[in-house]
Amino acid sequence: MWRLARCASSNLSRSLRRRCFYTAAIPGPCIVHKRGTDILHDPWFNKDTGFPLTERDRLGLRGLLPPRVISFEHQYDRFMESYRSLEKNTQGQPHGSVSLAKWRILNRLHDRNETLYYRVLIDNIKDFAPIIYTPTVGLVCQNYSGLFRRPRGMYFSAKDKGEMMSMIYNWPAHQVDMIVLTDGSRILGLGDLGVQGIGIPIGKLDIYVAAAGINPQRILPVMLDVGTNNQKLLEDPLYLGLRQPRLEGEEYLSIVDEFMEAVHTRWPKAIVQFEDFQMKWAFETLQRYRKRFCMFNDDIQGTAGVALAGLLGTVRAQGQPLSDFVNQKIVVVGAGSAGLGVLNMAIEALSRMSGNNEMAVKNKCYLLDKDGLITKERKNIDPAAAPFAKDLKDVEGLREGASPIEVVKKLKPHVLLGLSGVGGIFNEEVLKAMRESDSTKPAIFAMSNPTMNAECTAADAFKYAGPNIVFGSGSPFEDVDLGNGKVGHVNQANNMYLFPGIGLGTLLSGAHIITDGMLQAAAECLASYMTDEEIQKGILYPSIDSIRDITAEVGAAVLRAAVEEDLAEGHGDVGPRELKHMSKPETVAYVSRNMWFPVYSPLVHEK
Ligand SMILES: NC(=O)C1=CN([C@@H]2O[C@H](COP(=O)(O)OP(=O)(O)OC[C@H]3O[C@@H](n4cnc5c(N)ncnc54)[C@H](O)[C@@H]3O)[C@@H](O)[C@H]2O)C=CC1
Ligand SMILES: CC(=O)C(=O)O
Ligand SMILES: [Mg+2]
Repeated sequence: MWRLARCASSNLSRSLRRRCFYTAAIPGPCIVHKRGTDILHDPWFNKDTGFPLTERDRLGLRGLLPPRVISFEHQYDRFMESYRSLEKNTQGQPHGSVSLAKWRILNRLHDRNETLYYRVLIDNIKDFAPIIYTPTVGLVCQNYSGLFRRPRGMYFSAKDKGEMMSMIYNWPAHQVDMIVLTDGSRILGLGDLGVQGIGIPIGKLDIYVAAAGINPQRILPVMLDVGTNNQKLLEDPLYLGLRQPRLEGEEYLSIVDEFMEAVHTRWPKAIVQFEDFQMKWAFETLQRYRKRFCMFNDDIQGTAGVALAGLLGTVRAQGQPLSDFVNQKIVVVGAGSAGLGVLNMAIEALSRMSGNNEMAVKNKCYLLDKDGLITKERKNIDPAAAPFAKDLKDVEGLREGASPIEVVKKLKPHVLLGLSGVGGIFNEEVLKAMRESDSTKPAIFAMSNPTMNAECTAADAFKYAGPNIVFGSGSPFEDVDLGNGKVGHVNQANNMYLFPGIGLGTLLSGAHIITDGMLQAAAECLASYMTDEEIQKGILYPSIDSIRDITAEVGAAVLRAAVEEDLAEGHGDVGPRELKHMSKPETVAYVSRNMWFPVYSPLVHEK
């Protein structure tokens, strides 16, 4: 049975805990094996003008910096001032070029001084997430070859076959905890961007640092460049990746195999998040590695948990008991890795609630892809979508391949959820048809990214489907003014609410695999996080501002699930027995305590 107990700590303590994150203890010293300009050029250690005079002496920096020492707070203010003046000076300019200018100024800081970068990112996550993550990261990937100045992360290409085991030792960090890996084959809703997709692992790992406090010295963004089928890129003289069609079949898998072996030989406990792989490889690699390595697929598994939390929140917003979830008619548009991941998890939850009658609950879920409603009449049906194909006799009045408008008009669904990557597919007609939904508070989730690929905008959803809807989108939109002092709340239904906690909880548990139970615990935690009062207002997820709070809760839930499944081997000095004896609140506190927070540590030189 689905549990919806409140998370270990109540809302009351949220602000209290937030304060704890920001009053980090005095940092211990940090050993550095460099001196002089080498330190100034290393963003992990660089403090710019912030090096105290004694440290300048110790590290051979005297004379290499202007004499005045500027405090961290002052440096922070100076950066924020320059960011705000950029905002002011670019007012009225095209949105894309302003976003890229903002990304550039943040990226320059990232390349120069990581401590300051992550501090401004954490403190201003709501403003900066749309720049370093969706939607701007999409634009960055599209323009990556032209924007490229310095490499970040590692690049393994098809030309490196046989070399990866030694290449992995080129990475300068002794320990890596979290890897985000892509092959660039389905970047957001933008398709195959080849090597340019590296922007996604970089953005996701920035969210890991900001939301989960993973130490940035222990993260590794990785691009597996196996070619691209994007003709425009292949013909682009600036393109930085392999100029060859994508490897397929065994050739492709042998590259991924070699990479996974190399990573786990050097860092056996590193967690690998697979991100933005085209569907066939997303499912295949998940099945291939999930029992052998500590890995998960964010698009399939992270997205599913966030969507499920949103679906359960919708039931609560309707004033119904959770058991009413089994009565919801759910239409999912998009039968790819994300859409299928969502349906699989939703059906699992539904069948648990209704006593395992999987067939009955499946009957209430409808799936559409680019060819419309998927039915048993479909020729060459994708095996992953086949279990959701409808018998035509069960969808009277509908045909194989029925369009979204036909389906919505006929079924009057409670939930319309888009993971198609097709911008505007929930058009005026479809949204107006949702007014006839069997629910008084229907839900519309336009989850595709980036913004231009969203199935509809928030404004259109409230305008055409009416003010009573619950709305979620993958990329952020402003809340909608509904007049008379009413606000249409926009939820960012994005896997960023879960993947940081899945990674951190798994890391601290020391589990060597990530199970369905751990993922389910993450989803349950998110689903139970909001109060009834918030849910009544249509607020399904916490504000991005408090992303560290929700990540601590999700991380703790994942860790406890690992303990319950006897998978927790411990992390650092904390062994499995200690983890087992932690209460729920103690686990949350333990997870919070283990979040890295950016402050300048005294640097000590060692040869
Ligand atoms: N909000 C979030 O947290 C997440 C959002 N996404 C977004 O979901 C989208 C899809 O991702 P994946 O499932 O991995 O991609 P995918 O390429 O595996 O699947 C796309 C699916 O959409 C279908 N489709 C294409 N055109 C369509 C049309 N005109 N009508 C109906 N269906 C159509 C395709 O047939 C396919 O089934 C992307 O835009 C991605 O950014 C993905 C993961 C997480
Ligand atoms: C959010 C995400 O993972 C995606 O759009 O692919
Ligand atoms: Mg993704």
